[in-house]
Amino acid sequence: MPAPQNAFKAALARGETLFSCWLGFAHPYPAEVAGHAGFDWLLIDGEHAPNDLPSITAQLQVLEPLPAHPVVRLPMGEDWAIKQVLDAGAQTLLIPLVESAEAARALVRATRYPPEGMRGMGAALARASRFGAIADYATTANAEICLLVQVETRAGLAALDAILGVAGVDGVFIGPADLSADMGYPGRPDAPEVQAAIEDALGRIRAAGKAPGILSDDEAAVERYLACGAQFVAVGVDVAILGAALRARAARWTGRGS
Ligand SMILES: O=C(O)C(=O)C[C@H](O)[C@@H](O)CO
Repeated sequence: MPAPQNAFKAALARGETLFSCWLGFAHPYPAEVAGHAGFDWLLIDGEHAPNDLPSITAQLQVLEPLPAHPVVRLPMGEDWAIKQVLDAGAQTLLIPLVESAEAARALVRATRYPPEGMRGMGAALARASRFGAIADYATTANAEICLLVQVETRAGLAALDAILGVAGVDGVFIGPADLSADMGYPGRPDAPEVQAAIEDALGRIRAAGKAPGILSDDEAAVERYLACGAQFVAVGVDVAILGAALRARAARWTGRGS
């Protein structure tokens, strides 16, 4: 039996557009709620949410039977951390702060078993192989890995064409928050110079035959990004959605005095 088919990777390769919510609660219960909401994929954020390997694994477990494909974002592209989340069953990874083709190639190697890469052989005791029940896991896993890299600095944009030439990179996510900060506009991803850079990058990624990705809760911005070819598109962050809904409800009813 082969490794499970990565439907998210296949859909991106067919040119489909897939929508998502960012998961920042670091807990399986809200992940399960989001999993039933109708998104195509969900981002388990290990960079800015307080996740560790057990909490990421628990979220992968609750999302397993649901249609939303889990994408795990690690804090950095460390080989040992990549190995652990792949063994936990993640098949699609988003790795922050990639600024060169060399860094992208190292990530491809870290996500693949030899001879294509250098992922450690331990799947027999891992969830990824259903604890050994997927007999052909080691020989079929590489083909189902989806590697998404994050370009979010001026240095990353300068290296974008070289990064796009790296075989094994399936998509490039442009990080609007970090890119705007690096360009001198912290908290201003809407700055015209930043928007121009994002839209140019999305178009170049698509033209190179890779999947472009982005995150925005601004509907007009999302429409522009889609027009530039964005394919894996996060349209909200669960923590922000809950926070805004709670603040609105509190503002509606509190402060009446006693
Ligand atoms: O630079 C960005 O934008 C990102 O990397 C996404 C952020 O981490 C953040 O907006 C998620 O809340």
